[in-house]
Amino acid sequence: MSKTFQRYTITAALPYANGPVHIGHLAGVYVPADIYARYQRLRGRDILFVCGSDEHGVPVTIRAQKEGISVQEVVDKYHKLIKESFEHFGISFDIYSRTSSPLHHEVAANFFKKLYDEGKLIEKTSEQFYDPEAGQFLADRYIQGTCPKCGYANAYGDQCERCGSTLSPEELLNPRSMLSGAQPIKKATKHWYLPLNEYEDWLRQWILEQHRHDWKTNVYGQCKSWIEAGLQPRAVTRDLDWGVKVPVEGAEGKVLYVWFDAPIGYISATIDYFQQKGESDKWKDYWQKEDTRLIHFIGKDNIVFHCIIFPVMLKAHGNYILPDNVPANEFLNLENEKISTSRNWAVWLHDYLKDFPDKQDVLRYVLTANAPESKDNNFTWKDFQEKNNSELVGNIGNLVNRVFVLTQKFFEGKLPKANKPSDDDLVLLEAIEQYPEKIAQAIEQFHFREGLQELMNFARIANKYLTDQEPWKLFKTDPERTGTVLHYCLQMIGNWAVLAQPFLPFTAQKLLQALAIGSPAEWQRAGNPQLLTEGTPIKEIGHLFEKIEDSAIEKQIEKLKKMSQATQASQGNTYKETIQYEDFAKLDIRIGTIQKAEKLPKSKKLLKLSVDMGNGEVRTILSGIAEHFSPEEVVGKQVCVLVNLAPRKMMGLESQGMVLMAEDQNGKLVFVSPENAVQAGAVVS
Ligand SMILES: Nc1ncnc2c1ncn2[C@@H]1O[C@H](COP(=O)(O)OP(=O)(O)OP(=O)(O)O)[C@@H](O)[C@H]1O
Ligand SMILES: [Zn+2]
Repeated sequence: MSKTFQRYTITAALPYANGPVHIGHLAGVYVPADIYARYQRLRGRDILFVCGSDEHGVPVTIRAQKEGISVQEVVDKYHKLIKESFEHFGISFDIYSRTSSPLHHEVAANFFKKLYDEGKLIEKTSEQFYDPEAGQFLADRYIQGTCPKCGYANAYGDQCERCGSTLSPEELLNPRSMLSGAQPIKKATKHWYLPLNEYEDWLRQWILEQHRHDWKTNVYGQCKSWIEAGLQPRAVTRDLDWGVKVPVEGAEGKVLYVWFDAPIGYISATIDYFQQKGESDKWKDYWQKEDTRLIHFIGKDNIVFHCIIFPVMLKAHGNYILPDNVPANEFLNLENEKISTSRNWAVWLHDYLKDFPDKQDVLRYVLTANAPESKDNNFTWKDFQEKNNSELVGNIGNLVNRVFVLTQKFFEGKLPKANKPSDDDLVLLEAIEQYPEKIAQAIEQFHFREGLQELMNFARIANKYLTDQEPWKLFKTDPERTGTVLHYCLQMIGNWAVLAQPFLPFTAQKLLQALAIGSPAEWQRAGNPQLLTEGTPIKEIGHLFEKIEDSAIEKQIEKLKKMSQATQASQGNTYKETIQYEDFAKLDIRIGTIQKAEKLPKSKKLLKLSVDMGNGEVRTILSGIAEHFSPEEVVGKQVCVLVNLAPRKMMGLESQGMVLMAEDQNGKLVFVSPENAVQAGAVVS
């Protein structure tokens, strides 16, 4: 089913204004959305790229309580921080609006009012948790208690942050209100519900049949399981004092559920944009005309809201178009752990921009190369360094540097003349002609990783060509041929820069300016081996990318650990999941005496220990303590050894067990030793 569209409305999930933006948000939503929007703009298509801060909901009110400031102050602070860091990072929104604005309140309230007036909502009274001391109903997040699964004392009414279980407030043991500490009681309250069940047949037809082949399988699969499990009416109002007031008599103290008002934020952002331009009615083209293609960029936890709930709202309202595609991504992890705002396990965008000035494209590159397009993916600082050093510096950076330097050296910095292409040259010229379509296809299908991969393959072909032709040697014997080689390389770099614009906008702009192509350059200009004219002066630009040293990476890893430790310390103890005695009994821990210790020549961290385990047995154990102890210091010590840990090879030696250590408040390791001397081999239980 292909349709011709006249314009595009591209939305990116509204970030919650309860904290700054992190790399997970970027990889999942904002970088892919930006690549797509930039690409469509370069094709000359009529697009509007909208976003804004989601300033309602319980996470912002909880943040205010934590930081001891008003909710308005919280959203003002994070809205500003998020907006500025997006700008600085080159996310090219046409507008970045906010949902606390009077305009949004009006648009969202009117939306609700229309559904209400037309009888599209159900009114229902139910029993909900209430804090009798504070005189307020409590959102699940505002109820704390003991987790029934792991015994953690500070689990929330919706989730236990220690064991990760999803909970409901009824399940908590000893529930208490976070507002007053009082025990919550149940109290009747009236709310309005969107009867999703009435739209089930329509959703089946619209998603399961119509979008069977053009939606991503992860998105389609989630929708299918939601629909097949059977949909229930969903409350769209809440008892809270922060949010869009429910515009109905008798609804005092109630606001729209944040997930009802947030997607309407895309519409109000569009209205905001056109009002600022003095074209008040034009927003309708982007939301109401059938020939507009609406696309939502989101992460996987937002699929149900964008594929089921919001479309049902739009359908019920009746005046709006529906999303044509929702290319949701899976999640990005950080150093193999789930990114978490509350645990402060994240790389924050504003920190990155400070720590790595002018390196926006490096992060854009790494996040796109590792985008969690079909499954969860991982970001590590080591990989970030590796991709920068070997791919950006080593591939495209190296190519540009060699070509620009040689052009300065041999041709006074002007684009030399080319002779008729040889067979070798034809390989490069064909690549110039083929890559625009390859990359365009990938982007159109939301395969941004593949698009970027192709962009780098294009550079690889040119690098190989340059290395084979050896213009640095050739010049002595054949200056004319050298000119031809550099000519084609520069044409290739110009073409590459046009294609790089959606992915690496800062780098592309630098190159386009240096080559006097002008920026932005329409996509259609690529694919042209005569993009540059002979004699064009080529500006010197120095190195496109710089190597990132180990020290910079170590600093980041260190910072990450410190931040999350500080946060954990401030949040009280958190423990691993509860285990049974049988689990513990599997560990065989004994006392051993260190007989000998030596440094390993190739390792900063490891000491090789010979540990007497009694009965004449001496084990070799490699222990990561070399930065904390000299070999002399440890000889003679009695230590706890986990003896039944599977042996492990490190630095060519087998380590036969593990010495138990604790870390003091300064990060120094100390041994866990028996209080009095015992015989080697004594069992610890
Ligand atoms: N680690 C991640 N990987 C990919 N996408 C993510 C990740 N974390 C959040 N997102 C997506 O980013 C968008 C904005 O996130 P939002 O502001 O709602 O924060 P969130 O999901 O509560 O994240 P966090 O709990 O880390 O603050 C959403 O579409 C969400 O799906
Ligand atoms: Zn738990």
